[in-house]
Amino acid sequence: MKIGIVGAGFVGSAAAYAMVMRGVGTEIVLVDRNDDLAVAQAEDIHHATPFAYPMPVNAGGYDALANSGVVVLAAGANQKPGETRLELLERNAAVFGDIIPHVLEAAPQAILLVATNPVDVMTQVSLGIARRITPDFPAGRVIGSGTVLDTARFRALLAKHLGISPKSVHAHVLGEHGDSEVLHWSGADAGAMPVSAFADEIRRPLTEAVRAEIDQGVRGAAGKIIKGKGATWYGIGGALARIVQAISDDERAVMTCSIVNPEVAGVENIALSLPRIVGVDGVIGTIHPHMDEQETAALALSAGILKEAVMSLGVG
Ligand SMILES: NC(=O)C1=CN([C@@H]2O[C@H](COP(=O)(O)OP(=O)(O)OC[C@H]3O[C@@H](n4cnc5c(N)ncnc54)[C@H](O)[C@@H]3O)[C@@H](O)[C@H]2O)C=CC1
Ligand SMILES: CC(=O)C(=O)O
Repeated sequence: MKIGIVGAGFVGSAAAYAMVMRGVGTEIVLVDRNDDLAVAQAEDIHHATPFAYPMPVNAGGYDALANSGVVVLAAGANQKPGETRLELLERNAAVFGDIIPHVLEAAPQAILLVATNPVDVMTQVSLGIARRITPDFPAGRVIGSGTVLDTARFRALLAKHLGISPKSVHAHVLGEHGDSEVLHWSGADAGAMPVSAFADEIRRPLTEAVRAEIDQGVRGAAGKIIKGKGATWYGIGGALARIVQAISDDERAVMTCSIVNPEVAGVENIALSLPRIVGVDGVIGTIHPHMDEQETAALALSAGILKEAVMSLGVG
């Protein structure tokens, strides 16, 4: 599958690099309003292909996206230290108003995979723009990376505490990719056991203090990394490559992507993350996991915060 990436900055280039390293897709095209940057990134990443998976990696204009199966949208402003994701909304909505018509003109059949923040609202903005062009554009073909990255952070920190592989931990972060996200502790498991029972069994209990530290480690990750190095890119690069792999291989993998939901936690028409089944047609199913009372309330709060952001922009 040919993969297009619009936005060849930290996130777009890290995604392309991760795809080359994992052998995801058969060809990558980078597009950026800064042509020189796109050309330089494509050339640099192409030079890594002999060490990984040989595939063409090129830069081009929007017409070079023709026949892409997925187009990753990673263009726009990123957060400065201390800034929230939601503060980027107006600037990045304007950027997408410019980009998406060009993308869909070149690649009308492509699945749009949104990374730009605030990713949930940008997913909703993207679907709105796509539907102005094609009124029945399916919601499941405009996918936000959502909390796939936060879920990875949650698993990595739980695994570190437990001293096991993160691949043996199943745990999800739901809701907003942002400050109101919900760590779904009650549904987390390790080695086919509830994670707290597993932790007790190996004598590494998940005390209140440990849980609070992991919560802060997940929720505060972006702020901490941005303070240290100005932006985040490896985690999201890996997440985007993994989502594209699930699409191109029609895996039907369960991932916490964001799409516009008709209704979540009493809030109508809102994009946020729930566990989704992801395959070649995009998101083909949504799971509504059992949550405890506190998690249920937190998800409703998260949906309400996102609804407010969407209404402020006049797209909801
Ligand atoms: N969803 C997630 O989990 C994550 C999302 N992000 C978000 O990804 C986005 C990109 O971040 P970075 O790569 O760090 O920023 P960056 O500044 O390194 O790259 C953005 C690129 O977009 C390009 N661009 C801007 N306007 C454009 C337009 N109209 N047409 C074509 N290209 C345009 C710029 O030239 C630049 O190269 C930000 O919104 C950031 O917050 C970052 C990390 C994680
Ligand atoms: C920047 C961002 O959204 C993240 O690293 O989670």
